[in-house]
Amino acid sequence: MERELALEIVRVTELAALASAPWMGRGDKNSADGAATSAMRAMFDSVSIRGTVVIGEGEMDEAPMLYIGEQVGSMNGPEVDIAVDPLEGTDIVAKGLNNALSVIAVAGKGNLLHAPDMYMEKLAVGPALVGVLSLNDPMEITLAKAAEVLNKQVSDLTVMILDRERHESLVKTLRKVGVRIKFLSDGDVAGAMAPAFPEAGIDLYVGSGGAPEGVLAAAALKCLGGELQGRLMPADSSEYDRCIEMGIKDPNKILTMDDMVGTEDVIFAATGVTPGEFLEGVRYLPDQRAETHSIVMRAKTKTIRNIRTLHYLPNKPLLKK
Ligand SMILES: O=P(O)(O)OC[C@H]1O[C@](O)(COP(=O)(O)O)[C@@H](O)[C@@H]1O
Repeated sequence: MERELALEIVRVTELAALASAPWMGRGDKNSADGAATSAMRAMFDSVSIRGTVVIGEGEMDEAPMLYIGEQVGSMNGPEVDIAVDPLEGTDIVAKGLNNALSVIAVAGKGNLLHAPDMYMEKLAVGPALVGVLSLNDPMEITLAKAAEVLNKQVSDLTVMILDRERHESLVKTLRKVGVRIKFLSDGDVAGAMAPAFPEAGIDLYVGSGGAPEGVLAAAALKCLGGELQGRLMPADSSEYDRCIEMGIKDPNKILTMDDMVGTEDVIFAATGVTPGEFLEGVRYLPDQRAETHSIVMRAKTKTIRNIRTLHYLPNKPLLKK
């Protein structure tokens, strides 16, 4: 993929973020998601790719646009797989909380795992802990290994996790060993990326969240030099069969970075909708301007671009649709 594509992709996440931001704090997550999805879909038409959505808003019969299998792009560029979450953290925006993003990953065709819509157990780390930990280890061992490599006391580690009842026993263990816990209300793409940003102050991301979000985070961590290990959590035999149908031969195995993103030729872009650990949210300014903060990266070069853009809203015809 040409490197210029990175800048085309970030224009798409910017527009989706601008479209959903007006819904911040209005208690209406569906409208926030719908606005982001329509804007993202419209903007894709100008991107020079022949893209197939492999992670999207749902199956063809569930989602009007950006459904799995939908072709996007201007159809005159490279053939690519696309993973999107036009609004990652729909409830976050509805409630005016932190860490909502608009996200896209693009990789050469056939290189992104077609993750079924179910939970995935996750363990994500930044560059210093790559190759050190295993999702198979008990949490106490994981934390002891992490502390040793980071040259910290276990009690000085900070672990991020979604605030969910299903994490009760994991949280008990974390409390017992005495780490600091930072709970997320939602938004585990941002959560899993956080350990790769020193300024976020997060050493590990643990717990379960959406499997599609796991693949998006793995694409980001490939660019950031971090690591995510995942394990699908089929809740019943039909979810198990769904994994097999989607080409995952052993649904119980640990999914490595290469299982989820099988290439270095991957681009990841995210724009903040509400403020978070490493991105600012959309800010409205005088004179009909709004500022977005995005990150766009390529795994091949590991360049990380932070892009702050001042938009003039009357000149955004796609936002008015
Ligand atoms: O809320 P659950 O069922 O624990 O699911 C966790 C998933 O939901 C999210 O928090 C938010 O997802 P949505 O944006 O689709 O609402 C994801 O980041 C996470 O992977």
